[in-house]
Amino acid sequence: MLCLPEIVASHPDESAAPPRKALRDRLHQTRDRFVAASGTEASPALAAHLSDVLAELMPECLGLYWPLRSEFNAAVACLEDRNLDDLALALPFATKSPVRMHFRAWDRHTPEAKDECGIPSPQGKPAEPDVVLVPCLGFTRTGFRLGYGGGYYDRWLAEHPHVTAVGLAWACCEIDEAELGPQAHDHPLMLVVTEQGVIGG
Ligand SMILES: Nc1nc2c(c(=O)[nH]1)N(C=O)[C@@H](CNc1ccc(C(=O)N[C@@H](CCC(=O)O)C(=O)O)cc1)CN2
Ligand SMILES: Nc1ncnc2c1ncn2[C@@H]1O[C@H](COP(=O)(O)OP(=O)(O)OP(=O)(O)O)[C@@H](O)[C@H]1O
Repeated sequence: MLCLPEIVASHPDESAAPPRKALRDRLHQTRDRFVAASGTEASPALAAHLSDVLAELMPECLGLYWPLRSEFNAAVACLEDRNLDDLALALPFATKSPVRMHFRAWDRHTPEAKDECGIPSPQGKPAEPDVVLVPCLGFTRTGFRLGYGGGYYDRWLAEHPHVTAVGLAWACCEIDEAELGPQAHDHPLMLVVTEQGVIGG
């Protein structure tokens, strides 16, 4: 597998950062507005950059996600990428108590079951992806991410340190490190792909 250069991230002082809830609320609004106005043009652009990244990374099993709200639809993008036709795909299954997530093999059909967060998830066997596409509500140029706030991906990535984590986000959701205030548990992404290109690659 060809490795792309990693984003080099450190954990600066987080004490000055504003509460994450306010940041999440703002980013949800930004993301919803962006997708309503520009999603039709931005989606194929992000999908094209993602195809390039995956052609370099050449995963053996790719973990993706079933989209929520105005997240980029990585499932559709991967199904439409003919280079991925023979690639094993997997989707997360999240539990609320305890807060955990694992990946399950995905047969490329719309899952009929849902996980404990209410997100469609397959009933396939547990899978161990070597590359994971991570949905970002917000991201920094240095590879830190803000998600829905459960800490699902941070926990999973902490337990799978050799997995290549590729963030997917709309460019308008970029934030400064000082605004995010990365915390010790925040697991940096190797790359972030947006409709404008690849950050860290
Ligand atoms: N597509 C996707 N799947 C994912 C995540 C994610 O961020 N995006 N997760 C990342 O951790 C995990 C699930 N975490 C979640 C944590 C909270 C909520 C949540 O608060 N849901 C709202 C409605 C969300 C919306 O429609 O915007 C709710 O239940 O009211 C959802 C998922 C695993 N799967
Ligand atoms: N490796 C870990 N072990 C234990 N707790 C963790 C770990 N990673 C994160 N957490 C907990 O999860 C909580 C939420 O983390 P954070 O605000 O970074 O969520 P998030 O990355 O936005 O969520 P998600 O990945 O679910 O989208 C934190 O308060 C933290 O205590």
